[in-house]
Amino acid sequence: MIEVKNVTKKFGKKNVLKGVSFTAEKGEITCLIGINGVGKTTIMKAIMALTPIDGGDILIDSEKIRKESYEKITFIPDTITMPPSMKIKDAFMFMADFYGGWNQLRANELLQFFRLNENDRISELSKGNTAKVNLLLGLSLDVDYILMDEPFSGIDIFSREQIAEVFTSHLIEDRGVIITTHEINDIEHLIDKAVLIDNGVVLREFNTEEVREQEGKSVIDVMREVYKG
Ligand SMILES: Nc1ncnc2c1ncn2[C@@H]1O[C@H](COP(=O)(O)OP(=O)(O)OP(=O)(O)O)[C@@H](O)[C@H]1O
Repeated sequence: MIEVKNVTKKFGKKNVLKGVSFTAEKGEITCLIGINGVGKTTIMKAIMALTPIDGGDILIDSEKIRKESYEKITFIPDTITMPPSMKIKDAFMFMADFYGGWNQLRANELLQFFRLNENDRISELSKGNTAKVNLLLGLSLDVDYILMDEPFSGIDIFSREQIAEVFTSHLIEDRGVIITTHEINDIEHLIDKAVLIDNGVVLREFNTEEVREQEGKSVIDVMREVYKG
């Protein structure tokens, strides 16, 4: 489990995180929801210790993040980090060299799933296919937790559907996934837990199935209540 406890973060004078707390379980998809600029990426980077926090604690399987933790958690940013001149297959070699947990079998399976060609050059891919390669590179690491920043942002409906399909497939296995989004619409059915964020705090954290069963409400219904009062 990932535990984010009362985390605070300032950039200059701006309080970006004002005591954020939530948990994300293994085997579940947790979605951080909030409009642009509320601090979703900052939370992801704080979990990865890519940005220092001012207060609070972040635990991964009950431990503070340390060097060894990077073998069990990975962060997929919203833009691809591979050099654009690389072909997809070069990116695979790069990942295999760099990460002990690289799983080439899963990479091949994802390549087929997304109907991508390993000889294609990253700079020549469409936006949707670039997003798929980015996701593929992260999902092909044998880690317990995967953090993904806006995996559905700015891509066409068919690519979004295909990416959504991966989330419900065996390729995710029993890993814990945290994704961020500012548009919940077509991913609502995928997520197990929603964490609604605004103005540096968590307004509500809930299990989507429970709320559906017990209150008959969708994530969007709850968002309307919480954000519009
Ligand atoms: N390195 C930085 N230096 C200064 N301010 C920053 C830095 N990183 C983020 N911020 C500010 O912190 C706030 C939260 O940014 P963050 O990227 O976490 O939001 P977000 O919810 O992920 O937004 P988006 O959906 O646009 O990605 C913004 O006001 C942003 O300008």
